[in-house]
Amino acid sequence: MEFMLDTINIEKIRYYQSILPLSGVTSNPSIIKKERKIDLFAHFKEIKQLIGKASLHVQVVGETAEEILADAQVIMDHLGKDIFIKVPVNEPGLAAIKQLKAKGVNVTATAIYSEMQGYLAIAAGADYVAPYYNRMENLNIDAVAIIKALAMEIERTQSQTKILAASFKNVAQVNQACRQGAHSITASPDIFAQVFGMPSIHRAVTDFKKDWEETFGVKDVKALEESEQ
Ligand SMILES: O=C(CO)[C@@H](O)[C@H](O)[C@H](O)[C@H](O)COP(=O)(O)O
Repeated sequence: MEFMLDTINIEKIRYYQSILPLSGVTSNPSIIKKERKIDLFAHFKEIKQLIGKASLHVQVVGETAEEILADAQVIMDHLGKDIFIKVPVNEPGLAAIKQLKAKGVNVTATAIYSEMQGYLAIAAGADYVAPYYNRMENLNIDAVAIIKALAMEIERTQSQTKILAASFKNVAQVNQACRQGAHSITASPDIFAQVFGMPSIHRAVTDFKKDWEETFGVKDVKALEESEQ
């Protein structure tokens, strides 16, 4: 399972990079807007440095296939050829994905709300397909069924495409996406905070610590070793 962070906040990335088995960082124009006006390419270069070999996904905004290809070229000129170009799966987007893949560019096909969009992006050779879990649920679209169907299609065609499930508002949605066969998920730092924020986890850790200290009278294993020397 690959875990990615759906943020470009440097502090959050630095923090979670040291904790998570992090496979990548994803972004889109709305995520960029949250950081206010940044020096775009300098900011992404800093993220690249922070995350090392993990992948960085940057979205195009062009509306025609030509504009999308031009956006992709500028992004790669600044950030390198190992970047993943995020392209929404609409008509010009799919046309651009075919051309980008013909040139060997890394592509994340995004804004997927339907099975058919996913099948087309897989057939066009996208490296990742990103179904929008919570947004689908809000539209009464069965996100579970769509992820399952895409996973079956990838298996059936022995495709190299991976499902990068996105748009999560809680941990239960992430769990469902994983169960249905998503290869990767991208989630905001809030979701990872929810995972570790369970009061029961905190309680278990403090109870264990208390019992240890009551048994040995020192704070940890290192202190015990030192006390015995
Ligand atoms: O598509 C990817 C990754 O490929 C994500 O960055 C994706 O754009 C975001 O998860 C969604 O747009 C966020 O959705 P939401 O939180 O606005 O519902």
